[in-house]
Amino acid sequence: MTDTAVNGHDINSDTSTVDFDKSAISLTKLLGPEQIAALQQRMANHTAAAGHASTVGTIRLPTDATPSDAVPYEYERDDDGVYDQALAIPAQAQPERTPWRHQPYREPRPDAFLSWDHFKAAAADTFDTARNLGAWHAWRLPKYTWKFAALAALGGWTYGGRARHFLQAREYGDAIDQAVRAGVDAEQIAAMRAEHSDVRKARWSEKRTLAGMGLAGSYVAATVYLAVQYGLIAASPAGLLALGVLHLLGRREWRRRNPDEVLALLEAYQEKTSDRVVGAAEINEALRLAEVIGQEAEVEMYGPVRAVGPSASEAVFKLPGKATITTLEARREVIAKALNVDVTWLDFTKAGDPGEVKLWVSSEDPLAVVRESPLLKATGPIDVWGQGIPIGFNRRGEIIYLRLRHVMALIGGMSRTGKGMLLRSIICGLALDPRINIRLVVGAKPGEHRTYGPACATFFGRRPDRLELLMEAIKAEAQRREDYLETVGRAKLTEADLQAFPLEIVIIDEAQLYLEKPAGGKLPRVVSMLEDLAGWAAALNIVILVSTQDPDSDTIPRKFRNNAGVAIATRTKTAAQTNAILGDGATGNGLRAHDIPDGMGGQMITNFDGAKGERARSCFIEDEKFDGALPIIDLAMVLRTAANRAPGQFRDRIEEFMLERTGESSVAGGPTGSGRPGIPAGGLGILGLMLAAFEHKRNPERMATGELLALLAEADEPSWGPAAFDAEPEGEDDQAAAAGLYVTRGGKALSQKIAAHLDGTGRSLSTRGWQKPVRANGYYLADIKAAAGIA
Ligand SMILES: Nc1ncnc2c1ncn2[C@@H]1O[C@H](COP(=O)(O)OP(=O)(O)OP(=O)(O)O)[C@@H](O)[C@H]1O
Repeated sequence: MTDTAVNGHDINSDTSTVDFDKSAISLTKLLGPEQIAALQQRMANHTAAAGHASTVGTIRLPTDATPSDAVPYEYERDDDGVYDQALAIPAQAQPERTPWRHQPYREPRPDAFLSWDHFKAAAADTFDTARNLGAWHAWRLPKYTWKFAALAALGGWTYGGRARHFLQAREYGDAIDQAVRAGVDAEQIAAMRAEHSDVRKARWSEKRTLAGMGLAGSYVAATVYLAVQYGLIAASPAGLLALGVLHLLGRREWRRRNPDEVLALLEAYQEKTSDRVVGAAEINEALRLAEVIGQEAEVEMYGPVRAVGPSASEAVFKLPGKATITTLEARREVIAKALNVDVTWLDFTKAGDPGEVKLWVSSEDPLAVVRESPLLKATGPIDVWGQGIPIGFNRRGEIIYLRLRHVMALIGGMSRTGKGMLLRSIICGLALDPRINIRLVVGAKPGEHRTYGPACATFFGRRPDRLELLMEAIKAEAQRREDYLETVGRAKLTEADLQAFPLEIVIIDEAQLYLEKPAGGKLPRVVSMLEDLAGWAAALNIVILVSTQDPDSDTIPRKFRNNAGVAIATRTKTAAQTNAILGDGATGNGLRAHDIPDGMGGQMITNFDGAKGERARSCFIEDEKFDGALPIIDLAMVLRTAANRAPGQFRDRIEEFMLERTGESSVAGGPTGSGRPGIPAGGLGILGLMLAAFEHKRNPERMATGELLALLAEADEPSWGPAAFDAEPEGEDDQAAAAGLYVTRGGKALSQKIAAHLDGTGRSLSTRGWQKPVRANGYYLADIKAAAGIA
């Protein structure tokens, strides 16, 4: 069976039902029928062309699930016969192998366009939102009605009063009243009254009065007619329209009478908007102050300054004369001062030739906001190779994607500055791409990472020896991959190779505990191994990510640093620490991680090869109130299980390598999932086969080598048969000689296999002889059990 056939299947296929009994962990044993049904439903959604999970909810394994419930890990039979667990595993637990055809990932399209299920789910969500909104406003309806009616009444009263005032020419009436009170003579007053009467008559017969009254009268008459003839409902649109007009008039009057309140509203609005809008005049002024342009000069604006986001604005312009974007960068501080913002709230990018610049400026710290990881909304696999993992957002609010291909990566910063949160996004993202094998090694506190365990091909903590072994295994794997490249005549593994050679990502967290030279001691061996691999493994789809606290040149191997195409610094203590992570000269280039303000967990500076280093903040996945990574890992497990890419489901040469030497497995965090390696259920290699053979014979005390070999051959196909050792009898007479040869050669191969399996464990197993009932040489059951550590 080839790796291709082993490593899962087409993960984009529309697999709506998954047999959870065939997963690495038998979910039917861990979950109740309802949870299984929900998981099946969720699978159906997820494995359709693009998933939609929100309506189904999240599956959580019961906390009392014990590892003993799990189906034993299954290992593939090795071509050169390294070991095989076929005997130790019930036949029905063998996962069905489906060839995994590579499917390039595509940008997700709106779910609802892709399947009827998603359309229904999206429609249900929209309906829920509309219903809730409706209920909220219905509850407030009396208030709205009252406000509407009050303003309509105010409109009617005010404008009705004004019409009356006009038609009655009340200004004349008022003037006459004043004249009477002032004792003006009667003749004059009589003349005023006559004029008042003329004006009043003239106003009543004015065209606009007649038109207005005619219009209003017919409107009212028509409405009343409708109401009388067809009922109130038929007349209500006309009534509402009239009330609406009165309402608008009322609002106008209210604003006129409450100038202070209107002003306050206006001010509040301006406060929200005015800060963010930097006009062309301010930009020119700032550039003059910074002497980027002459005192009389002006930049040529390409369009108006635009507001982008809640507190930022952006302008594109051409600098006059010799000034270029480099001149702007050099005067960044003065420009920031002139615009009254922090230097980090300002950004220049090239918009064409070096004189054409896009200026972005924010009126508040754009990284002060906490943004949740987009991974929390993931409903299907993500494309780590092509698009990368969304790990954070930059000052413009754009998502930063981390692509871990053909690179080594380094993360460093002080304690409690957000390295763990950043790793959270990275590991969750990696878990969601089934083409990746995650190997997580933790220097301290493996418990913190336990959630990720199920998705990790390897996960262990605090074991320097095992890390060395892992490095050796990775090196062996790298050599195997290099041999392949040599055979096919290529220099690099690519995305198309991922099915045969999954992307191996080794993450070493709290690496200082593994890499630091002890006082007066020697540099740990793992340092040189790391440096060696960093030099040549990246092209072989092997990535090593080191995360370290308080980094300096002692904790970060120099050669590793030089090969790290991805470097991310959270807050550091000193410029030296910043340079130790981001590379020499980083500080000089404005990448000042030691200037990141305290108390802003997750703020970081990213320095990726081929991109401008920039300030950003990692995405947030809740870590204190509850474990926000859990649903992501649940989803990842569903995806991986369906693709036969969950840890334990596929042949893993790296874990095999470590198991051979230690007898312990750290697949998915070891048998307990806690990051503590242990003897895996069914992971006893050749000893497991021997025990099964004894079991087959109802556990005799001992068994002669010849008999044992025959049983192994029976159970484990021809690799243990006489033919494998050139010991088949050629004729009747040759029987005894051939049997002797079989025992000698086969016995030797068996003891070599046992030695290889126990190498490094401190345990051993050898044959013993006995005389009765016949002279023979073989193995004692108790010895095998002791060697397997299960005595
Ligand atoms: N991007 C972020 N947004 C909001 N809060 C964050 C962010 N990143 C980290 N934090 C908060 O900052 C605190 C410290 O983060 P974290 O545990 O990741 O730091 P650390 O560098 O891994 O610490 P240590 O080295 O001691 O393990 C946490 O409480 C976390 O909730």
